[in-house]
Amino acid sequence: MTNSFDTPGSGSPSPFTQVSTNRSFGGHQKVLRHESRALGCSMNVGVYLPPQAESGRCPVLYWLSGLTCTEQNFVTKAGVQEHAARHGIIVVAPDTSPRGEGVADDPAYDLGQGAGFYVDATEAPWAKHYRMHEYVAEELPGLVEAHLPALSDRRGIFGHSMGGHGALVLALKHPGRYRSVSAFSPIVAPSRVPWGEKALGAYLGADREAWKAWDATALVREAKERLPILIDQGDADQFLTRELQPELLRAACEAAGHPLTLRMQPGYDHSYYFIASFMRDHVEHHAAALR
Ligand SMILES: N[C@@H](CCC(=O)N[C@@H](CS)C(=O)NCC(=O)O)C(=O)O
Repeated sequence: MTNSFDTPGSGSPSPFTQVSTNRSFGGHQKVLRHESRALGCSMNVGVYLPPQAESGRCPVLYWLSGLTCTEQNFVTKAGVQEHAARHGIIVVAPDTSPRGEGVADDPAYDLGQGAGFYVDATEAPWAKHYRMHEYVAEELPGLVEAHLPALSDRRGIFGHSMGGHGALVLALKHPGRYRSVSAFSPIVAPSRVPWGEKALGAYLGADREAWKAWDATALVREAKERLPILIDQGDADQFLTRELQPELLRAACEAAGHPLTLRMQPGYDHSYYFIASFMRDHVEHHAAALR
């Protein structure tokens, strides 16, 4: 059973219905659902409202998850709520792709539903629904800022793996839109690793030139804004050498003079156990820029 969800005082009818709400660290962890114009389907979004949101508007930190995830992985396993409550930050964590019976899919875990890669697809059959870049960069913030107790000039973005790629690319593509960016085990060079070559080839077509607009190691070269990047990467991550290769971003940032803090964390793997272990540091990194 769902109920409509809105902040009192917002002008137009709420697009959100409430799927669930749980009290957490003095605030509320919610899952909201809405019809997305960009994606042409219903979307679930995890929204943590800190206690401070009951009496005023708060900054918003967007989280982008990795392959196979829904909004649930982050909401239930990352441990963000305690830190977001301490700093008075709203955390918005959407599902990772369009979903539904009418939405193109692929049997593999790394393409189609659960693997939107935060791009705007140009190729059939994907182009109809796979517009996760437009959704995360434009539509979702518009709805959040109109209908939740959110400040409209204080956004941060972070994510994991495919979502770490998404966070880096969105921050680099949209100077001025985010005040802070960070990532856990990001795919830093999707145009040069198997996960990315497969997804970008499907969603954008065979022309590798077009892929560069979605590759952090290419975008950082001509970035208009030098927003400092924080990255944590486990050195026991099973995807490190094949898919992630953070040294490619280190080299690109050094060449461009872009500020990067890349922390290799000994013994940590690719999982949410790793993410939860360093969540405090990432929220503090964002809070310092968002307050
Ligand atoms: N082959 C793996 C790859 C998927 C994977 O490791 N996904 C990461 C992001 S790239 C994840 O967050 N999985 C969900 C979780 O750990 O809760 C699988 O199918 O589980």
